[in-house]
Amino acid sequence: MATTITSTLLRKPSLAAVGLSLKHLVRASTCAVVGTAQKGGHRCQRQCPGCKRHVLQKVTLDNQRTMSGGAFAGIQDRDFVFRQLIDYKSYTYTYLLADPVSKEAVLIDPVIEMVDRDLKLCSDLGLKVIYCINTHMHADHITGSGEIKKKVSGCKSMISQESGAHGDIRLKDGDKINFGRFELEARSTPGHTDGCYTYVLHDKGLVFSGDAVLIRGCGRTDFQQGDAGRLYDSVHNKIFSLPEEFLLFPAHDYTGQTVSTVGEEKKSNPRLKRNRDDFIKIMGELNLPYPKQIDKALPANLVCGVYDE
Ligand SMILES: N[C@@H](CCC(=O)N[C@@H](CSS)C(=O)NCC(=O)O)C(=O)O
Repeated sequence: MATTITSTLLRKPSLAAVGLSLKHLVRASTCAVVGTAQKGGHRCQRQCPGCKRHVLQKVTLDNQRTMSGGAFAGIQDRDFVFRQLIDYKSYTYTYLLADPVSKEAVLIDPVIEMVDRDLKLCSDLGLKVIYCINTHMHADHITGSGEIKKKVSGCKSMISQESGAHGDIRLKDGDKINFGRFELEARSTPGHTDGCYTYVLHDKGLVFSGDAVLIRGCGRTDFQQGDAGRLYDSVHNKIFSLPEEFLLFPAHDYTGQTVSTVGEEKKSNPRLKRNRDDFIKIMGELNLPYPKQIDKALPANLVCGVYDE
């Protein structure tokens, strides 16, 4: 049975404590992300339910490049804190999500070499990391979860039970992870590995897809119990079934992109928009080299990144 995981620090402040709504900002930026580029710009097709202003706003091609081509960094207001952080060695994205009222924060997919950067940012923002949440047992870098646990008292690591890896909390499909006033839903999305999970912040329309869906790509399926048919089913049943305007944040990008949407990937992902048989064929012909750090990453990530060689 799915459980709801709540920190002992959790407080439930009044909803009146919110300032500028993130929904408003997300929908406004989604408009620019998914709008159809036309020479000289175009008029937005989407309407922000909060302000309605951007309906008639002209989005230039340059603006659009900025929105979809690498400019996403985060959102920070009185309601919600969100940062996208990158590790340039493995091109891994780490996500910081926090409730600025309760100060509770979570890090999704921290990288061991970047732990000091991540914790300094949390300290600067007055946030306390209560959970390090892994989308799966990564093969290309060592998780920062173990190091963060050593440095932040009370912080717990999370990974799916299907991953077979150690974690203070081993998640099951449908589990809910609470931080402050927010809740992430854990969705099992196997295929790249058995234990891959996608996390959904329904309230804000944010999807953290790990390696299941990458921007215009997807996780490889040639090792770690990879199974292309299973990945196709996971993505179509558990991610592409989400609202099309939900922003999609992957665990990696190798092309300089930072964010997509569910609708954009359904329409334009060159692998996943195909039928299941074509997808399996494409995945069988990728012939990618093995990740450079795989031999040290896998044994370390089995034990939360605190492996003594
Ligand atoms: N060159 C990188 C590894 C690149 C790679 O294989 N990425 C994985 C996700 S990390 S296991 C993947 O699934 N890629 C899919 C693709 O289409 O690129 C390194 O040496 O670390």
